[in-house]
Amino acid sequence: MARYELVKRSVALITLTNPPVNSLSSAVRHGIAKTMDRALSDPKVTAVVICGENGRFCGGADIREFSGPMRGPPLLPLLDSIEAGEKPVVAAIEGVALGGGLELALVCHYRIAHSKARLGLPEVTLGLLPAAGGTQRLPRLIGIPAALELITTGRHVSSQEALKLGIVDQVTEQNVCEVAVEFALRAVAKPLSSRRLSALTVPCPPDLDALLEAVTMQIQKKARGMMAPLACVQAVRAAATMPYSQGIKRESELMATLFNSGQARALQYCFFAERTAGKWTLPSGAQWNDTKPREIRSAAVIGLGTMGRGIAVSLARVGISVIAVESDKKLMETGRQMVIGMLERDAKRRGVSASLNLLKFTLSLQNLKDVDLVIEAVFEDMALKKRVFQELSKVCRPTTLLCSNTSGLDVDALAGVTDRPQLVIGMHFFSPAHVMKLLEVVCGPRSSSETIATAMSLGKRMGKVSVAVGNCPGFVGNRMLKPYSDQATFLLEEGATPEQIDKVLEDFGFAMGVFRMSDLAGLDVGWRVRKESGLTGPDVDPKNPPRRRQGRKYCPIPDMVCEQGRFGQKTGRGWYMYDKPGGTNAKPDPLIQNLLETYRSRYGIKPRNITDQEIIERCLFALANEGFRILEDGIAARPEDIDVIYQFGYGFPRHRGGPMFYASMVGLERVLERLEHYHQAHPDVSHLEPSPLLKKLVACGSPPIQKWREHIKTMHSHL
Ligand SMILES: CCCCCCCCCCCCC[C@H](O)CC(=O)SCCNC(=O)CCNC(=O)[C@H](O)C(C)(C)COP(=O)(O)OP(=O)(O)OC[C@H]1O[C@@H](n2cnc3c(N)ncnc32)[C@H](O)[C@@H]1OP(=O)(O)O
Repeated sequence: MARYELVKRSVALITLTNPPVNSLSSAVRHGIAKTMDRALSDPKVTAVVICGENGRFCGGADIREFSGPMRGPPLLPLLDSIEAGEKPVVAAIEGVALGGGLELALVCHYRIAHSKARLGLPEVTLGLLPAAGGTQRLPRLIGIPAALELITTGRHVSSQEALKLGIVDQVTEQNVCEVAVEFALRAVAKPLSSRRLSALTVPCPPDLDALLEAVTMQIQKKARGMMAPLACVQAVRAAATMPYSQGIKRESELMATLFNSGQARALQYCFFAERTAGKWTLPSGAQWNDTKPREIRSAAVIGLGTMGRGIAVSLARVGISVIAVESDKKLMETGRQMVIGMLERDAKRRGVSASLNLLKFTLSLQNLKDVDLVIEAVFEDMALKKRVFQELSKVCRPTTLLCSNTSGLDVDALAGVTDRPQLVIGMHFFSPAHVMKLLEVVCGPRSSSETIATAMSLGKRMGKVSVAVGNCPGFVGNRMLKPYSDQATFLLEEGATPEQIDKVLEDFGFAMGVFRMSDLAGLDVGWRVRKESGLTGPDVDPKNPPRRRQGRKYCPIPDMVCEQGRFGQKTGRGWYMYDKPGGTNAKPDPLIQNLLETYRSRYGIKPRNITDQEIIERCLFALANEGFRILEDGIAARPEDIDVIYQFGYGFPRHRGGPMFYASMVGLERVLERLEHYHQAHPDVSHLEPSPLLKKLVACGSPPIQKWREHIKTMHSHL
């Protein structure tokens, strides 16, 4: 796991060999210990260069090892011994030096980086801190403020920025190992004491307390409820105020607290879940790694509303030429201005030039004859979408892929009106589409594996986290949203307020509670869907709306709010009140309080005190319960897919892992017991009835989440 060569007769070249990222597994640590001993004890060797195989220095500790017993040589003393050695050691950094990889580079006496390399201490994103001396050495090298920023955010820096900060000694465009070997030969006669970072004193800013306080406040605002960033601050404080020997002890203590925390487990689960999500498989056996995606050079976007504009920007900025279609001239001109403005701002932020030459705007579908792929983003209306797909089917060449940005309509029904159902697929973007990272790729029963592979690969190219899901109303994300928001509105009937429910969900870690989120999205959207599905409409008595519809319990409060013209932020009123239409500062509204009180008294509901625990359990267990049904129905292939969708599309706190991981952490038995309890109290709410899969998993002894798949019947798979 570490190869040893003698080069230029006196330089030991140690190559880490653990592809794909040369992580510091126990075998690699063993290899480093052995090869370093050999280099230090061989009198022919005057200097050492450490590099990584396959163009990657090192991606850090092997995260998979964190879930088992620690074996092999511990990293910290191994790294200390490299720094203490009497021969100069040079790190030749290519690709990445991340986490333990950068910590390894920091104990080398010199660091040479390739111009395309990236460096960083991303442990905080895994719920940890850099515990192989990183929190103590980096501040000694680049000062407290810069180190604090890098360690608490986990941000990667380019080699150019690393050079400016003083993390590396040289950046090269040439073969980094060869440059490092020459560098090492020149370093042989030079003293090493000033190159041992642990021996340096930290350049401590005079306003240390104020700086740490400011960073702590920032963290509490941005990373609410997260332990690791705060522990990072404490570790850096130790670097500033203690000698290395004590600082390193503090670093280990803080790491020990984080290491076994639920947050670290959740964040590490998220790391792998995100990577698992791209690995789709179909019942036919076709899968992500044996189906070649088509190359997409040109695309069309139909409809330049909020979604269409964001999609056009996402395509153009990765070099795909885009023809954007609108139905009338005025809308097209507005869309053109908006898209150009968005692309220009995006390019400015990224320091590149805007690819405006890739954009064309038209009023006619006839101009789409030659595009490789079309993304339809018209109004969420099945009849309209069908008309568009029929037209596309006539106009586009027979090989063009036809995609719909529907948020929940039947993709197979759209496929059915075309001449190429195998080339039809859903691409459900989230608003704003050029910002949000999630893409649900909705596979219809007739979507071909090549079509799925192409949509998934296009998503990746646009920088999205793409998850393949099956075709059912609402797909995964929006289907699960219903039981979650239904519970929130039932809780309003029973005595809660929007602000109480939102506070509990936000304290749990959600970016926004369910009511603030609905105000942002627009309450009229759901209202329209409810009207279209016949749940509400002119036949309903507005004074005395029934609380059962279509055979189920129904809460008419959201409709009553909409009937007052309160559509959320855009109208300045919704579940909350805002300073003005479009305002974002939500304040509790006495009129909503009044509406709730009147409603309760009209139906003889005696409001009761609702605890935070009940809010969490009713909303989140109902959410996870629908997730179990989705797994059972084969709409999502794995719990990881659901969790990735909820983190990236619905603001579920990453340090809780996602609804399915959260359920596994609470304990499936407990989730089942609480759902049974709530279902008994509300027998007319089917979403609270525990799903058969949940019951089955509990009956099987609640296996770990990675094993759930073995218990899911695959015969229902829609993927
Ligand atoms: C009482 C108890 C006390 C206990 C105390 C315990 C103390 C333990 C001592 C620890 C010492 C601390 C050491 C250190 O500070 C900790 C760390 O280093 S944590 C790791 C930090 N590193 C990272 O976070 C980097 C993670 N990786 C990436 O960001 C990316 O993978 C990449 C390197 C930028 C490459 O990106 P891509 O090219 O896109 O490739 P992929 O992301 O798809 O990855 C490919 C493949 O590799 C797997 N992988 C990547 N990194 C790691 C890793 N560090 N460990 C294991 N596996 C890794 C990844 O999962 C992919 O595989 P796949 O999932 O597809 O099978």
